[in-house]
Amino acid sequence: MTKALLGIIGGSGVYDLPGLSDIKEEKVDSPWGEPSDVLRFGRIGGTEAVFLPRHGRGHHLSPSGINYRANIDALKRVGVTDVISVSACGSFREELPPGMFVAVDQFVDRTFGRQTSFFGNGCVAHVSMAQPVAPLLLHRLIAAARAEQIEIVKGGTYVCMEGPQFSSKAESLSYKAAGYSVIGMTALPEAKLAREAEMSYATLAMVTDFDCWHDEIAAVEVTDIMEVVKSNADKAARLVARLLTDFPVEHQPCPVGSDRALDYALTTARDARDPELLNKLDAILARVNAKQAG
Ligand SMILES: CSC[C@H]1O[C@H](OP(=O)(O)O)[C@H](O)[C@@H]1O
Ligand SMILES: Nc1ncnc2[nH]cnc12
Repeated sequence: MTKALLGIIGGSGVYDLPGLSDIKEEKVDSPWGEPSDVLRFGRIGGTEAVFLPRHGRGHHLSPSGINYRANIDALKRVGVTDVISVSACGSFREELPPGMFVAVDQFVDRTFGRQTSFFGNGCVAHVSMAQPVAPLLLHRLIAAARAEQIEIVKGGTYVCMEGPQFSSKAESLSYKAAGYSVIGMTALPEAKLAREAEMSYATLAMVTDFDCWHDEIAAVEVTDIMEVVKSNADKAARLVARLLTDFPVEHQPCPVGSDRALDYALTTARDARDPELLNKLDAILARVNAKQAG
């Protein structure tokens, strides 16, 4: 049996996990550089979890400056099987007002300055991102929200922009016209890297604003976002606590293969692989290496 372990990545305004007890902090070294912070281990409702604030405590890391590879690699190294991130988002829909939660199921990448793969020259891999969100995790998010009587919308598309500036009105209107649901600056690199690391990933998107497309509502300012996150922090904490309390002890196989994404992805011939890169990939390739050895 593979033990399930949930990793929670906190976003803007979410720098700890209320209710976490028996806390132990650990600085995890990664060959990919410095994770955003120490990993905080603890328990909620008897379930063990690991927490990492993606901007670091004190919010000193910008969306483009976060070392997403080090964060995901560090979570992988300590045995995380499933990752939930909490992400503040702008909304493109009247029916998704500030304070609403969305369990997004699709992503669009508009970033241009991020390291979004562990692979490259010397070890090429192409994983599927057709279904970037793990359905079991999505289902658990919805179930946890319902159990806590918290309104949540199932499904939606998160467009990830580079930032740190917010969108222009023309950009905002074009995303709205494209049918996207929400916008943020962080979740997509995590989704791609989690898939390469064979971990299930889902985002709890917390709507904080209407970006800048709305004719009757002023364009978003960061102070609006932080205020909405603060006033919804309790709801987010309850939802995550419920998710953890109800989380299974044993890892359940992912219906879209998040947990075996590398089975058919590795493209470089064994004798053409770069030993230095393979060393850095020790945690990411641990399962496939063990499978091939056994
Ligand atoms: C603080 S305003 C912009 C900031 O908010 C979102 O953060 P996160 O996704 O970490 O919750 C957005 O992505 C930007 O990083
Ligand atoms: N409107 C917005 N654009 C990008 N990231 C955001 N995070 C929260 N609101 C946002």
